[in-house]
Amino acid sequence: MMAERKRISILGVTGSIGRNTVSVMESLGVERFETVAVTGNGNIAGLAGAARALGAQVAVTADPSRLADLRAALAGSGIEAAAGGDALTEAASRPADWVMSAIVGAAGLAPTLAAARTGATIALANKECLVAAGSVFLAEIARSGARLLPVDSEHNAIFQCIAAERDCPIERLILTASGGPFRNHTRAQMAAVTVAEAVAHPNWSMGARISIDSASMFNKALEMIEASHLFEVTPDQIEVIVHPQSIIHSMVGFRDGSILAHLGPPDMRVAIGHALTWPERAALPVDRLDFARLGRLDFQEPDEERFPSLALARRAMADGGVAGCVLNGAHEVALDAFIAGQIGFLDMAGLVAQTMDRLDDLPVAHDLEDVFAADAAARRVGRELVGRFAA
Ligand SMILES: NC(=O)C1=CN([C@@H]2O[C@H](COP(=O)(O)OP(=O)(O)OC[C@H]3O[C@@H](n4cnc5c(N)ncnc54)[C@H](OP(=O)(O)O)[C@@H]3O)[C@@H](O)[C@H]2O)C=CC1
Ligand SMILES: CC(=O)[C@@H](O)[C@H](O)COP(=O)(O)O
Ligand SMILES: [Mn+2]
Repeated sequence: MMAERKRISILGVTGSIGRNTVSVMESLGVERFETVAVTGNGNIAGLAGAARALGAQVAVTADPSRLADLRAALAGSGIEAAAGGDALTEAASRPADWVMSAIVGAAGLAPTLAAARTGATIALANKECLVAAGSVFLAEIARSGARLLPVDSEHNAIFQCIAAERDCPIERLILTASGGPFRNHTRAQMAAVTVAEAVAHPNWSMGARISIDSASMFNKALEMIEASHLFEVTPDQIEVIVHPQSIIHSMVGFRDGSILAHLGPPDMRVAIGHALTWPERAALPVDRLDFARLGRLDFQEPDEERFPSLALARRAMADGGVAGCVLNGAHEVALDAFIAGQIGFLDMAGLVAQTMDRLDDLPVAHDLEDVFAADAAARRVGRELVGRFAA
C-alpha cells in the first residue's frame, strides 16, 4: 500500500531556499509529496516552472500586476493562478502538513502566520519573522499548535545539537559566522565596496539580500536575535565566532564543559532535508566532508568596530519590546538604499542605529497590529534618514 503523501507548500519557491527545497524534494522523489501551494514574486517563469515540476494545486505571485503573465505561463497545466497579498495568505492557509517559509524579509510574516494557524509544521528559513515579531510570532505559533523547525543553518545546527539533550540546560550558544567577503577588509576599504563585491559570499550560494547581510554581518545580528527567541537562553549566553570555512554551523556548550557542534558541507539542502524528513534523516546527494583535505578549521574574534551590526543586535535584545522590529525594518530600508546606490556599505549600520535612537520609546507589541505599526514607523524614519546619509 502506498504511504500517505506529505502535503507541502513552499512560500518563496523561486528563491535560493525555495529552489533548494524543490531540489531536495526531487532527490527524495516528488511522488512522495503532494504539493499544495507555491509562491513567488517577480520571477514568473521560475514560479510556473516549480508549480509544473511539483504538480502544485495553486501558484501565487505576490505582485498583482503579473497575474496575466502567470496565467499564460501555467496555460494548459490545470494549476490555479492567483496574485496579490490576499491570494498569498489564502494559499498559505490551505491545509498542508509542512510549509517552507522562505519569502525574504518581513513580507514573509503574514503568510507564514497564515500557514501556522492551520497547525502545519513550519520549516522556518525566514529569520525576519522572529526578529520582527518575536514573542508575538511565538505566541501565535503556540496558540495554533504548529511545530516550528528552524532551517537557518545555525539554528538548524543548534536544534540538532540539543535534540538528545532535552533536560540539560544550555550554558552557551556559539553561532559561527563566515565573516563574509570583507572579513579582512579595513573600515576604509569597507566604506568603498560595491554591491557586486558585497553579494559575492565566499562559501554559500544564497539570495542577494542575505549575501549582502553576511558581508555586513547584519545576517549574524539577525541570527543572534532569532536564536534568542528560538532557544531558552538569555542574550549573554549567545556568542558569535568567526569561522571562515563555514563547516561548523554552530555549537552548543553545556555546564559540564562539553560542546556539541554540527558540521556539514555549506549546502542548505542539509538543513532543508533535515526539516523536511524530521525526525528521520533521508539520504541526500550533498558533498561529504573530507577532513584530511580540509586540513584545518579556523576561528577568530568578530571585530565589532568593523561590524557594528553585532552590537546593534545586542542593543535590540537588551532593549526588548519592539527593538528587534525597529532594527529589522530600518535594516531592510538601509539594505534597499545600499542596493540602489543611495548610501554606502558602512552607512547601513549608522542608519539602523539612528532609527533605533529615534524610536526607543515605542510601546511593547501585544499583537500583530502593534508589530506592523512599529515596522511601519521604523521604515518611515529609516527612509527619512536615507537622504541624510546620501548627502
Ligand atoms: N539563501 C539561503 O541559503 C538562506 C536563506 N535564509 C533566509 O531565507 C529567506 C529566503 O532567502 P533566499 O532564498 O536567499 O532569498 P531569495 O531572494 O533568493 O528569494 C526570496 C523569495 O521571496 C520572494 N519574494 C520577494 N519579495 C517578496 C514579497 N514582497 N512578497 C512575497 N514574496 C516575495 C521571491 O520571489 P521572486 O524571486 O519571484 O521575486 C523569492 O521567492 C530569507 O529570510 C533569508 O534570510 C536563511 C538561511 C540561508
Ligand atoms: C546558510 C546560512 O544559514 C546563512 O545564514 C549563512 O550562515 C550565511 O553566512 P554568514 O555566516 O556569512 O552570515
Ligand atoms: Mn544562517
